[in-house]
Amino acid sequence: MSNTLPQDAINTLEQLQGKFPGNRRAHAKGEFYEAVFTPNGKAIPYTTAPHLQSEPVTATVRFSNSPPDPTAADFLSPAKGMSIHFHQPDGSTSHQVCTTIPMFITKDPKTFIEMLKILGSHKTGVHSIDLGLGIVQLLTTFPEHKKTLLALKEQLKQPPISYAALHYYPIHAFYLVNAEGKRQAIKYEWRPLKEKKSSSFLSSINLSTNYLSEDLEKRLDKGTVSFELFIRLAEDTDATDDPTDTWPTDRQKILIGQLTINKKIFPTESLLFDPTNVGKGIELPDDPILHFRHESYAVSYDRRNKENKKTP
Ligand code: HEM
Repeated sequence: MSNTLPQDAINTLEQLQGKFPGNRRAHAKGEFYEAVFTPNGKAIPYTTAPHLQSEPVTATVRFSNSPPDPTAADFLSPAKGMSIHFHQPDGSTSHQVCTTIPMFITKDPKTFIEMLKILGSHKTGVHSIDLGLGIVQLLTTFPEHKKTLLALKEQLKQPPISYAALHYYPIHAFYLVNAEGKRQAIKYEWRPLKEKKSSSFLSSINLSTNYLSEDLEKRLDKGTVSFELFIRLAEDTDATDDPTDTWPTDRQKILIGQLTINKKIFPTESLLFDPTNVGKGIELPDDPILHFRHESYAVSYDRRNKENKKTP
């Protein structure tokens, strides 16, 4: 029997907030930037991945809002995205697709679709969902996911000050594989280089619809925006197949490089950021959500490319 779950997920996303031809079925609103990733050599004992050695590589970065509506106001969406193509010397790319919430709401694709349907039943208008009420019902239906749902609710409270001030997480575990073939499970974390310890949130009053991209443009007019990349090393007891599990906070953390964003760009071809496209020196865990993302993103990519309006 063929697997229709990815189609089901995309149909549900389309029903949830309307269909926006030519756009991504999630994280539709976003802009692209040219960047350089400079590894510091600290990942070499763990991986042969070319972009994690000691030579800088160029990167294409996309910051995004999570809704499928490409016109949604920046201050309304709960999670922000940062997606990266690392350009390898051989012409291939290694991808990372991150959000600002460190864990996912379920480890099971079917449950994810059920959750989407519950959120969809709390529409307050054609293109607007009452996420607050939706989350209350999710908490009642899936009490085992309380921690993540409360983290999501927390993010809904106040809009962030800037894309440049947020932490980003690819969420899933990955295996780094070194020159001897030894595998080490890790999770990545991105941290803003110049992190302000003071309040990092704003009130939505007086914020423009596109204030996050406008803010980034202003910062890039004056200079660059940088993030540090860390890996956290798993211990034997840490699950590699469960994106709801963030692992204990005392895991060894290593700074492995820095991403510097230089300027906004306008790609002319349609780009796909696929979290399973990791390239040489990195392997995938047996994580059902991660593999389901690969299939679902392909369905979304196919649909948006077949539609009239093409977006990068
Ligand atoms: C069942 C799980 C998930 C489904 C079905 C799903 C679905 C989608 C879809 C359909 C897209 C648009 C793909 C395209 O047309 O290129 C997308 C994009 C995105 N998703 Fe997910 N997603 C899931 C989980 C996650 C998780 C766990 C994260 C957090 C790391 C995440 C972060 C993102 C980001 C950042 C984008 C924007 C990618 C870009 O910049 O092009 N998603 N998602």
